[in-house]
Amino acid sequence: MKIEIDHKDFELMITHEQVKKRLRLIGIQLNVVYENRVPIFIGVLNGCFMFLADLMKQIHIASEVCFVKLASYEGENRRDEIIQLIGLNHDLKGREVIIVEDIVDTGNTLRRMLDLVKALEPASVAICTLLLKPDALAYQFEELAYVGFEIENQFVVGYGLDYNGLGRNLKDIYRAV
Ligand SMILES: O=P(O)(O)OC[C@H]1O[C@H](OP(=O)(O)OP(=O)(O)O)[C@H](O)[C@@H]1O
Ligand code: HPA
Repeated sequence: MKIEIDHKDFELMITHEQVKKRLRLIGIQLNVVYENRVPIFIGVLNGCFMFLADLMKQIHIASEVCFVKLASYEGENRRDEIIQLIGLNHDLKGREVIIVEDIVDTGNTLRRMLDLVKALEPASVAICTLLLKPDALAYQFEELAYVGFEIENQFVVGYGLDYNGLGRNLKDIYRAV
Protein backbone atom coordinates (compact mmCIF):
# COMPACT_ATOMS: atom_id res chain seq x y z
CA MET A 1 0.00 0.00 0.00
CA LYS A 2 1.29 3.47 -0.92
CA ILE A 3 0.56 6.77 0.78
CA GLU A 4 1.64 10.37 0.27
CA ILE A 5 2.75 12.66 3.08
CA ASP A 6 3.67 16.27 2.37
CA HIS A 7 4.27 15.48 -1.34
CA LYS A 8 6.51 12.48 -0.58
CA ASP A 9 5.61 8.86 -1.39
CA PHE A 10 5.83 6.06 1.16
CA GLU A 11 5.05 2.35 1.01
CA LEU A 12 3.96 -0.03 3.74
CA MET A 13 6.90 -1.65 5.52
CA ILE A 14 5.80 -3.02 8.93
CA THR A 15 2.15 -3.56 9.85
CA HIS A 16 0.69 -2.78 13.24
CA GLU A 17 0.03 -6.53 13.66
CA GLN A 18 3.75 -7.26 13.18
CA VAL A 19 4.63 -4.55 15.71
CA LYS A 20 2.18 -5.94 18.26
CA LYS A 21 3.58 -9.46 17.84
CA ARG A 22 7.13 -8.21 18.36
CA LEU A 23 6.09 -6.17 21.40
CA ARG A 24 4.60 -9.24 23.04
CA LEU A 25 7.96 -11.00 22.76
CA ILE A 26 9.95 -8.03 24.03
CA GLY A 27 7.46 -7.71 26.89
CA ILE A 28 8.01 -11.35 27.89
CA GLN A 29 11.77 -10.79 27.93
CA LEU A 30 11.52 -7.61 30.01
CA ASN A 31 9.11 -9.21 32.50
CA VAL A 32 11.63 -11.98 33.12
CA VAL A 33 14.82 -9.91 33.21
CA TYR A 34 13.40 -7.13 35.40
CA GLU A 35 11.23 -9.16 37.80
CA ASN A 36 11.61 -7.72 41.34
CA ARG A 37 13.88 -4.92 40.05
CA VAL A 38 11.18 -2.21 39.66
CA PRO A 39 12.68 -0.68 36.50
CA ILE A 40 11.92 2.80 35.29
CA PHE A 41 11.07 3.17 31.59
CA ILE A 42 12.17 6.52 30.18
CA GLY A 43 10.62 7.40 26.84
CA VAL A 44 12.37 9.95 24.63
CA LEU A 45 9.74 12.27 23.17
CA ASN A 46 8.17 12.85 20.76
CA GLY A 47 8.58 9.77 18.62
CA CYS A 48 8.30 7.11 21.35
CA PHE A 49 4.78 7.92 22.53
CA MET A 50 2.94 5.15 20.66
CA PHE A 51 5.61 2.51 21.10
CA LEU A 52 5.98 3.10 24.83
CA ALA A 53 2.20 3.13 25.35
CA ASP A 54 1.82 -0.24 23.60
CA LEU A 55 4.96 -1.70 25.20
CA MET A 56 3.74 -0.90 28.71
CA LYS A 57 0.58 -2.94 28.09
CA GLN A 58 2.89 -5.98 27.86
CA ILE A 59 4.74 -5.21 31.11
CA HIS A 60 3.23 -6.99 34.09
CA ILE A 61 5.92 -6.42 36.72
CA ALA A 62 6.17 -3.45 39.11
CA SER A 63 7.66 -0.58 37.11
CA GLU A 64 7.55 3.18 36.59
CA VAL A 65 7.30 5.25 33.43
CA CYS A 66 8.31 8.76 32.53
CA PHE A 67 8.91 10.79 29.40
CA VAL A 68 11.76 13.17 28.69
CA LYS A 69 12.73 15.49 25.91
CA LEU A 70 16.23 16.36 24.81
CA ALA A 71 16.70 20.07 24.27
CA SER A 72 19.76 21.79 22.90
CA TYR A 73 20.84 25.39 23.02
CA GLU A 74 24.03 27.19 22.08
CA GLY A 75 26.42 28.26 24.80
CA GLU A 76 28.36 31.52 24.80
CA ASN A 77 30.76 30.05 22.33
CA ARG A 78 28.48 29.43 19.36
CA ARG A 79 30.05 26.05 18.72
CA ASP A 80 29.19 24.71 22.19
CA GLU A 81 25.93 22.85 21.94
CA ILE A 82 24.56 22.26 25.43
CA ILE A 83 22.12 19.38 25.74
CA GLN A 84 19.56 19.25 28.52
CA LEU A 85 17.17 16.59 29.69
CA ILE A 86 13.72 18.09 30.23
CA GLY A 87 10.88 16.50 32.18
CA LEU A 88 12.73 14.00 34.34
CA ASN A 89 11.09 14.07 37.74
CA HIS A 90 12.62 10.89 39.19
CA ASP A 91 15.85 10.37 41.09
CA LEU A 92 17.67 7.76 38.96
CA LYS A 93 20.42 7.03 41.49
CA GLY A 94 20.57 3.27 42.01
CA ARG A 95 17.61 2.64 39.67
CA GLU A 96 17.31 0.13 36.82
CA VAL A 97 16.71 2.33 33.77
CA ILE A 98 15.32 1.31 30.39
CA ILE A 99 15.57 4.06 27.77
CA VAL A 100 12.80 3.69 25.18
CA GLU A 101 13.24 5.05 21.65
CA ASP A 102 11.14 4.74 18.52
CA ILE A 103 14.25 4.64 16.34
CA VAL A 104 18.02 4.58 16.66
CA ASP A 105 19.38 5.93 13.38
CA THR A 106 22.83 7.57 13.57
CA GLY A 107 22.81 7.03 17.33
CA ASN A 108 23.55 10.70 18.08
CA THR A 109 20.42 11.18 20.17
CA LEU A 110 21.05 8.02 22.13
CA ARG A 111 24.71 8.93 22.74
CA ARG A 112 23.62 12.20 24.35
CA MET A 113 20.77 10.58 26.24
CA LEU A 114 23.09 7.91 27.65
CA ASP A 115 25.66 10.48 28.79
CA LEU A 116 22.98 12.47 30.61
CA VAL A 117 21.32 9.43 32.21
CA LYS A 118 24.58 7.78 33.29
CA ALA A 119 25.66 11.00 35.02
CA LEU A 120 22.68 10.47 37.35
CA GLU A 121 24.22 7.21 38.64
CA PRO A 122 21.58 4.58 37.85
CA ALA A 123 22.30 0.96 38.84
CA SER A 124 21.93 -0.11 35.20
CA VAL A 125 20.89 1.28 31.83
CA ALA A 126 19.44 -0.70 28.92
CA ILE A 127 18.02 0.56 25.65
CA CYS A 128 14.81 -0.61 24.08
CA THR A 129 14.17 0.66 20.56
CA LEU A 130 11.44 -0.29 18.14
CA LEU A 131 13.61 0.32 15.07
CA LEU A 132 17.35 0.22 14.48
CA LYS A 133 19.23 1.17 11.31
CA PRO A 134 22.50 -0.78 11.71
CA ASP A 135 24.02 0.70 8.54
CA ALA A 136 23.48 4.27 9.74
CA LEU A 137 24.76 3.75 13.28
CA ALA A 138 27.87 5.79 14.07
CA TYR A 139 28.57 4.19 17.48
CA GLN A 140 28.44 0.81 19.18
CA PHE A 141 26.12 0.63 22.16
CA GLU A 142 26.56 -2.30 24.52
CA GLU A 143 23.33 -1.15 26.22
CA LEU A 144 21.26 -1.85 23.05
CA ALA A 145 19.53 -4.92 24.46
CA TYR A 146 15.97 -4.83 23.06
CA VAL A 147 15.41 -4.11 19.36
CA GLY A 148 12.06 -4.52 17.65
CA PHE A 149 13.18 -4.52 14.02
CA GLU A 150 16.48 -3.92 12.25
CA ILE A 151 15.73 -1.99 9.08
CA GLU A 152 17.62 -0.70 6.05
CA ASN A 153 18.93 2.81 5.90
CA GLN A 154 15.71 4.31 4.52
CA PHE A 155 13.55 7.08 5.94
CA VAL A 156 10.50 5.71 7.76
CA VAL A 157 7.30 7.23 9.05
CA GLY A 158 4.29 6.21 11.14
CA TYR A 159 3.63 4.76 14.61
CA GLY A 160 5.08 7.86 16.28
CA LEU A 161 7.68 8.66 13.63
CA ASP A 162 7.16 11.81 11.57
CA TYR A 163 7.99 13.29 8.20
CA ASN A 164 7.99 17.09 8.51
CA GLY A 165 5.85 16.74 11.61
CA LEU A 166 3.25 14.60 9.87
CA GLY A 167 2.42 10.89 9.94
CA ARG A 168 2.98 10.16 13.64
CA ASN A 169 -0.65 9.03 13.92
CA LEU A 170 -0.33 6.21 11.37
CA LYS A 171 -0.77 2.74 12.91
CA ASP A 172 1.59 1.03 10.48
CA ILE A 173 5.18 1.94 9.56
CA TYR A 174 5.98 3.11 6.03
CA ARG A 175 9.28 3.64 4.16
CA ALA A 176 10.12 6.33 1.64
CA VAL A 177 10.08 5.19 -2.00
O1 LIG B 1 19.80 8.17 16.02
P1 LIG B 1 19.47 9.56 15.57
O2 LIG B 1 20.05 9.86 14.20
O3 LIG B 1 19.85 10.60 16.58
O4 LIG B 1 17.90 9.62 15.33
C1 LIG B 1 16.98 9.11 16.25
C2 LIG B 1 16.17 10.18 16.91
O5 LIG B 1 15.53 10.97 15.91
C3 LIG B 1 14.15 11.08 16.23
O6 LIG B 1 13.91 12.15 17.08
P2 LIG B 1 13.79 13.66 16.60
O7 LIG B 1 15.00 14.41 17.10
O8 LIG B 1 13.51 13.71 15.13
O9 LIG B 1 12.57 14.18 17.44
P3 LIG B 1 11.08 13.60 17.52
O10 LIG B 1 11.15 12.34 18.36
O11 LIG B 1 10.34 14.68 18.18
O12 LIG B 1 10.61 13.30 16.12
C4 LIG B 1 13.84 9.78 16.95
O13 LIG B 1 12.68 9.89 17.76
C5 LIG B 1 15.08 9.53 17.75
O14 LIG B 1 15.02 10.13 19.03
O1 HPA C 1 13.82 7.36 9.46
C1 HPA C 1 13.39 8.22 10.27
N1 HPA C 1 12.09 8.64 10.27
C2 HPA C 1 11.60 9.57 11.13
N2 HPA C 1 12.35 10.14 12.07
C3 HPA C 1 13.65 9.76 12.16
N3 HPA C 1 14.59 10.18 13.03
C4 HPA C 1 15.70 9.53 12.72
N4 HPA C 1 15.51 8.69 11.67
C5 HPA C 1 14.21 8.82 11.31
